[in-house]
Amino acid sequence: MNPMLDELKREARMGAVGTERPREVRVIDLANFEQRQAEIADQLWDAAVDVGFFQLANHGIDLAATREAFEMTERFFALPAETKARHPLKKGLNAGWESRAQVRPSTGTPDQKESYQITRPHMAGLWPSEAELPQFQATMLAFEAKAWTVAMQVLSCFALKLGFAADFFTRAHDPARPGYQSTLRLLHYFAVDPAQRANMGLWRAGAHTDFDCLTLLFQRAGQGGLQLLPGKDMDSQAWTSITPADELITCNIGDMLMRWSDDQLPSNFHRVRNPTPDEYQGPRYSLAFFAQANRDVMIESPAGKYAPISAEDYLQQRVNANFAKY
Ligand SMILES: O=C(O)CCC(=O)C(=O)O
Ligand SMILES: [Fe+2]
Repeated sequence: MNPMLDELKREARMGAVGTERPREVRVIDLANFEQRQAEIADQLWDAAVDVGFFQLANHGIDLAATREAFEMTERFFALPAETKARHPLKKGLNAGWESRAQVRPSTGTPDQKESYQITRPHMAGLWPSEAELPQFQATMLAFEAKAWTVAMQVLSCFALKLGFAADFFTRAHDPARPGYQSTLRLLHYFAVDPAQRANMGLWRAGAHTDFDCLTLLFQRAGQGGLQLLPGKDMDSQAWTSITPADELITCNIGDMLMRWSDDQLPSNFHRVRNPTPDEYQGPRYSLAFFAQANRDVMIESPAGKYAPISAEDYLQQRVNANFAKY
């Protein structure tokens, strides 16, 4: 048995409702990335270190592609439960469908959602058929590739600032290798059950940090609820609500990158709260791309603040702490 990861001990302390506090939400413009990389790297680094989170504009994924991915996501979740249940989550592989199965160490209660995870090498038997959902597989794989490209641009900036080669993280997340374990997660938070209206102790997604290097979160205007808390401010329990916009990507630094940077890049706590009684009570959809280093890659930081661990072992410990049911 491995000793409990520090990240899990931290997370277990974050279940309280806490308070709301405004923080600057910096929007980093990725236009003309090749020519402006050094400037963008400085802006990303400063936002990650000063504020703790940031959003991306002009990231190269056109709105039509994002909207198509969301439409497919809605259609997938609208399939009969028996159909989705034929493609169940394979916990060790981060692939497949689950419903109300994720229990966060912070809350101890299941998130009020269903999710479907796409991890390229492990999708055998997990796609709905073309008859059940035409064009789903092709649309979602194309979107995954677009998200990967943006994530690698951002990570190349962090690599430069950390003194690594610009392609350090791109090689660590190589989709051509069998150990690829980056994941596109489709999320559907259920419409609020009228009996639970105003139950602010019930979480659509309980407070957590992500297990990965970097998360790109795509949200839809009007479907709010995401709140962020930079890791460096965790003791304040003062959360910042993010207003969703279709054309922006909200980014979280995850725990793999925190380790890899000897804590220079702090991971963010985040959560999705239930709507307040005066807010929209309908369903909420989001798409999250998790850049998780390939299994065989060792997470070894320059200053050696953490003991080296393979990305495979690291991810499994975190997943096991969230999905006892599987
Ligand atoms: O849906 C969201 O906005 C957040 C999802 C999330 O944090 C996660 O799945 O890790
Ligand atoms: Fe998350």
